[in-house]
Amino acid sequence: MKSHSISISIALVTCSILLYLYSRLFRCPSRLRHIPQVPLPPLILSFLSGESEDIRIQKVILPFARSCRTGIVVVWALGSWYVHVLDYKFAKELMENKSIRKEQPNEDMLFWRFTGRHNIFFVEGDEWRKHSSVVRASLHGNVPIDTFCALGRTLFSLLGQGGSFCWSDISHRITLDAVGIAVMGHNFNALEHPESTFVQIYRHVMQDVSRPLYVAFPTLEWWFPRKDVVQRMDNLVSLFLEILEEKRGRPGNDFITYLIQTPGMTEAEYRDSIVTLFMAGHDTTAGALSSLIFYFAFFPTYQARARDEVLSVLGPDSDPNIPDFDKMPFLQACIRESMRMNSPSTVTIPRVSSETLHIGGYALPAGIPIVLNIHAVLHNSQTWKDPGAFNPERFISANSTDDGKWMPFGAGPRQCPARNFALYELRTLSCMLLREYRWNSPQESIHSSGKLKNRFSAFALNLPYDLYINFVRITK
Ligand code: HEM
Repeated sequence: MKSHSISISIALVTCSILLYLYSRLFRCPSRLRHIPQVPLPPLILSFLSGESEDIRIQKVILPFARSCRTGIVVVWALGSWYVHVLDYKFAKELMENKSIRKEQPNEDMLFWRFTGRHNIFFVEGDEWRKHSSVVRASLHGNVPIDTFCALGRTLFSLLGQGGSFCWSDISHRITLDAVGIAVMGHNFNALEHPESTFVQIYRHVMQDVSRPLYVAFPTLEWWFPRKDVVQRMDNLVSLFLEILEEKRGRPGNDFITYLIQTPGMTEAEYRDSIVTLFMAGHDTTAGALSSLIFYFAFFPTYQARARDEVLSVLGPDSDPNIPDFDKMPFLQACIRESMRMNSPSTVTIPRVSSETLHIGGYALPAGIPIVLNIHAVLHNSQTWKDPGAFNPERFISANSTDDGKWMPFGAGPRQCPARNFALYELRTLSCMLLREYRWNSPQESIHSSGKLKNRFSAFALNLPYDLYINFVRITK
């Protein structure tokens, strides 16, 4: 009898603990229950199986939103509930609203501890203006086409007469060198030296901070701390700080020098700003460059048409220049379409509002994290005809890009300040490649279905992985 009542007590305590954990981890806050909630089981299953954000959006979030005919949903992620905006008109309303602020990152999470919060991404008001002027000054207004062309030529010497190359890896290295040389004032030399310590440690750290289980359940960092990962992150940060020291002794015309010369900047701001610009400046563009070259490989007729256009404007030898790109509308359309299909950023950093917002027919309470779901906006069938099909033609007609539906760089005053830099980098490298090489995707490629596979990313980026491409040099 006694053992029976002990068993009942244990069962009751276990149920209470489970209920407590359930309500702490998974229960949607009552003030959000009037907004359609994306069902939990498929979301959790998707996180646990390591699916990337784009798959979760296309498989779970968008079909649910379609079934409820809504452009705003509530989504569980990282142990919390977020409002997701999936429609471009609501997205613009949100991002232009003056009462919103970036939600401060939870530094218990390893990946936010890596970036820190003393940087342009997280600061507001006068602090933001200070950081923003440093970023804008280092982007120089002028697009560094010469740097992009020089990198294009280094790329040719790497690809030689052609062969099979891991393009996703090359994309990261070339975009790292572009932002290193043109913005940060430091040549990482990643294209020519893939084995460099910088490239290796960074790759390792990114994989560490993106372990799906730790991203889905950040409290695991408390229960099972990963000291080796923290150590690697610290090593990487000390490499950044070495560059900072170098710049103190030898100032240049670049981001790090401008940071040092800005009055009132703290050591924490130097550290966090260098880490974030390093990441923001190359990972996103690498994802975009990988996707673009893949779609050209998968659609040879589009590749041939873009090549004809490039040759008709540039001829066989001359380097591209800014005015040339206005005469390449098809190449431009292909870039836009590839960034729509596999948007480099899937969601923005969450915003919180100081007052209740009324968007899309819902009251969004103050203090609740809200994200612009960029990938969903770019795949919303209310906006795009046949959103799953790669069709650059949709961007050829005159007004198709100016109505604000295409927002891979975000929206409102905090959208990407380096849009031009990134787009000209993509245009320059792709037009140089088109003139020099033909390429295709190997039959055994993991991407051979035509749907790009992206690595799971803690920063919600679409980063194609193991993307091999066969290049063949064009004989002239
Ligand atoms: C294809 C390439 C790129 C894409 C798709 C992209 C996308 C974005 C997006 C969506 C945001 C807004 C984030 C938010 O609202 O939460 C953003 C912000 C930002 N991006 Fe980019 N980006 C790209 C390239 C770059 C490059 C090359 C740099 C630097 C050289 C850069 C620096 C920044 C900075 C500093 C911000 C923060 C702006 C602020 O908060 O005021 N990005 N980017």
